[in-house]
Amino acid sequence: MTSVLSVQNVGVRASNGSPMVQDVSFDLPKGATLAIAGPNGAGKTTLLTVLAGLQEFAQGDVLFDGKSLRDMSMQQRARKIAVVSQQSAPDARLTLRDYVAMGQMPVWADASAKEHSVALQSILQLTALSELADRPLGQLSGGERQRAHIARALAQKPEVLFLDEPTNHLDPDAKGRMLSLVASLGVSVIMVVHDLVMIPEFASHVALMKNTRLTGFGTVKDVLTPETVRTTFGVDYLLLSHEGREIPALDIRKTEVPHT
Ligand SMILES: Nc1ncnc2c1ncn2[C@@H]1O[C@H](COP(=O)(O)OP(=O)(O)OP(=O)(O)O)[C@@H](O)[C@H]1O
Repeated sequence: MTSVLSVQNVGVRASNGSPMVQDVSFDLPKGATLAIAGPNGAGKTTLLTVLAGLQEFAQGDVLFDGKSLRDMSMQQRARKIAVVSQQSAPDARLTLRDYVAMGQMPVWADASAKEHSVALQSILQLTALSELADRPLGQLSGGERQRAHIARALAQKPEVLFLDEPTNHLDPDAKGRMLSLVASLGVSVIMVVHDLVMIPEFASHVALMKNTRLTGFGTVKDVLTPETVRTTFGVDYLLLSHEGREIPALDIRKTEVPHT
């Protein structure tokens, strides 16, 4: 099995010394779609940010195709890694086409203007944005803007695409379409996912986190079970039979209501 990413004993502490992520290790196979899941404060975003090279880490190492993130220049990182974060807030006056084309800058020298233009068209098509290409970003809906961020990241031709909650603020139908798009991209994907029931349909692998530590890593089938969901999240995870398929559901009722 070839791994695209090897995470070795990664640990991060806040400036006050408190742990944000502790002793995380796993190998991610090439082409996998990894969902990082866990309760609030588990360390998901910190781990994603560290793996994407956006946050320093004191302990351990992160290797892309055997090369340490610490030894990679910004240019080398940009050729391997693309990130779509909650903080992406580009100039609202940019047209969608220009915004997506900016993603091509790290690979600009690799191809002719014609090749870039063809690649741009195909990315806009894949993300169902061709018809909106001339609109300023400020005139797009939240879901369309989310797709624009992904299109821009794809224009970078990354080997690994990092997404922080790609379905945040999307309605159920748009969520399903966004995750189908992500699963069909043909690159390795690492994403933070809050909505557990989305994971079996759209991810191949899952990393479960709790209290800043990794509590499970592997294929979704092996790791996301009623037992691990109960231990990690304290809710019941059900697999309901519907028209020959298993549909995941969560029973989130609480017998005790916390006092306000
Ligand atoms: N700047 C900071 N200083 C100190 N501790 C921090 C800081 N940022 C985050 N933490 C702590 O680090 C831990 C991991 O936080 P992180 O944001 O990665 O969790 P998360 O799983 O992404 O949470 P959520 O689901 O709520 O977004 C938490 O305990 C959090 O309180």
